[in-house]
Amino acid sequence: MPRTRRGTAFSAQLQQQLATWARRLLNDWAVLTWTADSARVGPVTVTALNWLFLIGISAIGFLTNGHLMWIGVAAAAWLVVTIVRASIVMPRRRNTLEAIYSGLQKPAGLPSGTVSRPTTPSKHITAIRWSSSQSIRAAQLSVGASSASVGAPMRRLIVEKAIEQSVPAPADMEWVFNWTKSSTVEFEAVNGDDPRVAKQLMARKIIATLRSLFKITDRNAADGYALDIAEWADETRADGAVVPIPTQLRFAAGSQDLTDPGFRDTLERSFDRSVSCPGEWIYLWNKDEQALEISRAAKGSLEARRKLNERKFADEIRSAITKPGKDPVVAVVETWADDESDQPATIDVDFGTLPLGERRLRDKLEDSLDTSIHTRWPDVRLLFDWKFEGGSTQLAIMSVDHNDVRAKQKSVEKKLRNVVESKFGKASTPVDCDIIEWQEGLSPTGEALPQRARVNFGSIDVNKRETRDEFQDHWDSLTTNNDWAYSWSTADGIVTMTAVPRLPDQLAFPMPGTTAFDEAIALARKGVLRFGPQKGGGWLDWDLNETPHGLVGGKTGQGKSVALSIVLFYAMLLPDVYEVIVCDPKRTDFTWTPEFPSVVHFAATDTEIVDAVARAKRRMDAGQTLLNKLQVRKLSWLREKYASDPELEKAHGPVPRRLILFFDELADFLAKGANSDVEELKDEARANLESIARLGRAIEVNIVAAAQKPDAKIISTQLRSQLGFRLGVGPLDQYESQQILNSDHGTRFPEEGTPKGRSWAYDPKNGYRQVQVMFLPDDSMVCPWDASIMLTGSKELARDRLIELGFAQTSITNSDGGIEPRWIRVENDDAWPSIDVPTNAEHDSESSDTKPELDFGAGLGDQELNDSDDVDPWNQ
Ligand SMILES: Nc1ncnc2c1ncn2[C@@H]1O[C@H](COP(=O)(O)OP(=O)(O)OP(=O)(O)O)[C@@H](O)[C@H]1O
Repeated sequence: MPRTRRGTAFSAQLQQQLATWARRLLNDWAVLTWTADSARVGPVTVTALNWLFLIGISAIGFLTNGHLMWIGVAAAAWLVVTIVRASIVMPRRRNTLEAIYSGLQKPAGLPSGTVSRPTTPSKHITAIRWSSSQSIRAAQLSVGASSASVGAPMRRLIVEKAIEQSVPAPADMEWVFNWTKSSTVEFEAVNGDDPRVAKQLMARKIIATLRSLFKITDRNAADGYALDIAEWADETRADGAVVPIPTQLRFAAGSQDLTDPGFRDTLERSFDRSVSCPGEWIYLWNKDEQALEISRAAKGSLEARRKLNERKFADEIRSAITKPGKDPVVAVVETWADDESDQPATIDVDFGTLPLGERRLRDKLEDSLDTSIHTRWPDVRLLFDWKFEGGSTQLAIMSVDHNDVRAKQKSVEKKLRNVVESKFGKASTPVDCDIIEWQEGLSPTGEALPQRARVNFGSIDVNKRETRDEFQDHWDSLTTNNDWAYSWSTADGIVTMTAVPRLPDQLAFPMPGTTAFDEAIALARKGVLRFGPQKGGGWLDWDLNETPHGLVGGKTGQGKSVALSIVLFYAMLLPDVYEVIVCDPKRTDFTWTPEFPSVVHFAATDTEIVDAVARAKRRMDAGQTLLNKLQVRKLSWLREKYASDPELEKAHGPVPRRLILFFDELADFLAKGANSDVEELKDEARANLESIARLGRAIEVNIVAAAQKPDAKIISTQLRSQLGFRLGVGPLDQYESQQILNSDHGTRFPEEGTPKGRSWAYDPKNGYRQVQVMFLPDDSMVCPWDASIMLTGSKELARDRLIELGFAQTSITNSDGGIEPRWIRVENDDAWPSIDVPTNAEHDSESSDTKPELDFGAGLGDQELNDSDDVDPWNQ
């Protein structure tokens, strides 16, 4: 019967449902009553009370054994209460769980249920501790296994946030999470002041910071990133609260490139800003393990100070750059001064592609770093080593003590560079100054001494001699320990200076037997007069072949006579090469000269001098005639011609010797006097002098004039302009310097302290040069600056030489009745044409010491002298 069958089916279904309901109720009752009723009565949970009740009632039953009915009633009542309680609480809990599950399903990657396969939240949310009928105190969530990234350390925050939202924490409590495995998180509600809450907050901040700095997204969160905070320490905040702050943490950095210093620097700075802490974060980039290890150093600790100094240094470098480039500037302290120091010893700076080739930019940067290091460590200096390779700019900085020789070198280089730049550099054209090499040792004042330096003038034109001269003068004044030899490359605008020994304050003329002596005499034989060493190295030589006439001037007592004596000395020593006509209007310094055969004429009075000049002019004319006759332009060429054709010499006579018209106090003679007759004669002499000055070079007639003040009004322009060689002896005033040197060079010597014999020389070819004229006294004497040395006078040296040449000394009585020595040739050798030495009778009664004019045949040819001497070191 269908009705009955349907009824049966219904009742069967009902029974089944009832049975399920009863089972569930029983299960709920058992679970809640005996394990999970966390509601409290006073301090005790209901579950505990139930157990107590069970134990209590069993004990009473056992002990009383007679009140069974009362016990049964109490047990039944308790049973009813607990069953009712279970039937209310447990479904509520199930609902809560359902709600939580659906909230967590997505973020925690939990399976979503279907009608046929409903979800079982209790499988995923386990170990639940309920705080009341429907509020959870603690539980454990197993996240979905389907997606590995769900529980990835850098993504856990999402799950935690979802739990916080889906599972309301009991009032005034916070969730703390504990990931026991990457798929399981335990969460527990704790009071807000529980230290775990603060730790969790801190950890989340660090994670958030690292996520943003490493650009970690939910998508790549599982790519090997992980944070492990290994150690915490409690710190008291300014407001008195004690908070836990990590002291050690380790961050596994996935596949991030940890070698990029720019990235590291940016990260460190950002982390410092985002995650503040007492003390300093110290970063250790463990490239081998792809990890960033961060530890916390206490405020003021060595590590913290080092970090701050490094940072400060880097900041200073950055702020010193006017135009930053696209790459970050990274400064890393490679080493520290010592184990205990926070003073950087070596710092590597990477400017990336920032172009800092321009000296000024680098100087500015160096200066600002110097200043800042000096403020902090006054005794420390920085050395900079720039490298420009492959388009990138690197700088290695080293800090050294201010006494370190490199520090001293640097300060000298800087000083020189600044001085040169400020004097010669213009805004648009920087002048570069580099020290290429240093001398060993320091100056007496402890300064480093450059050996070689180079200045690049950039676009400044150094073709003008005055510009170069000005620079040299300036550079010379910057250093006192040595002098400088200048090598100019004017086309490139570069000068290289090499340190040379200082010009000595005095130097005796070398003695015979020395190479220096032989060299000087050999030069004199060629018409080159050596005065002494010149500043910057080498010798100051007056080449009469280049610059035939000259003027020597200077204040009295500074060494003018000594300089002139040197000229005379060469002539005395080489009677075969030189003839001298001496004009000495003052009759002071050169009255001794007629003794020597080279001096063919000595004149003192105006008329004598007029004659002497006329004689020189005649000599020149005769020479000119000879040249004309033989169709050559110079005596030197005539010598060559004779050498190739000796017959010519026999026909025309020997080549005349070089004639020096030696004129002391030229201005005194030329100055106009009152006697008109004499003035007429002097006019003739003036004309002759000008003529010799103009034409003397080819015929080797040279004027060597001296004057204290060669006034331009007295010495005619024609004559002056031909006196090409100038020697200004000693300090001069502006006027004297202009008259003697045509420049202010003479004024550059200080009035006090200039050594005797120190002079400026000028010739058109070499410009201005400073020289220390060698000291050669006329008579032998004790060396003025070294009493242990005896200096042989020029007269004695010349006499010895004459004896060697076969001359003998005799004497004459001069016009004043005095006895004067003279020299005559004693040998009567054909190879030595006779030299007529004037006898007393021949001597001009007026006083002029004129020796008869000799035709050229009377001269001593080079050849003859060579033949006569066995060994003659001067014949070269
Ligand atoms: N080249 C020199 N080196 C060292 N000392 C020198 C030199 N020249 C001169 N003296 C010293 O200076 C003194 C004066 O020198 P000198 O007689 O040459 O000067 P002067 O300028 O010619 O003076 P005056 O015009 O009065 O003759 C010399 O006696 C000597 O002691």
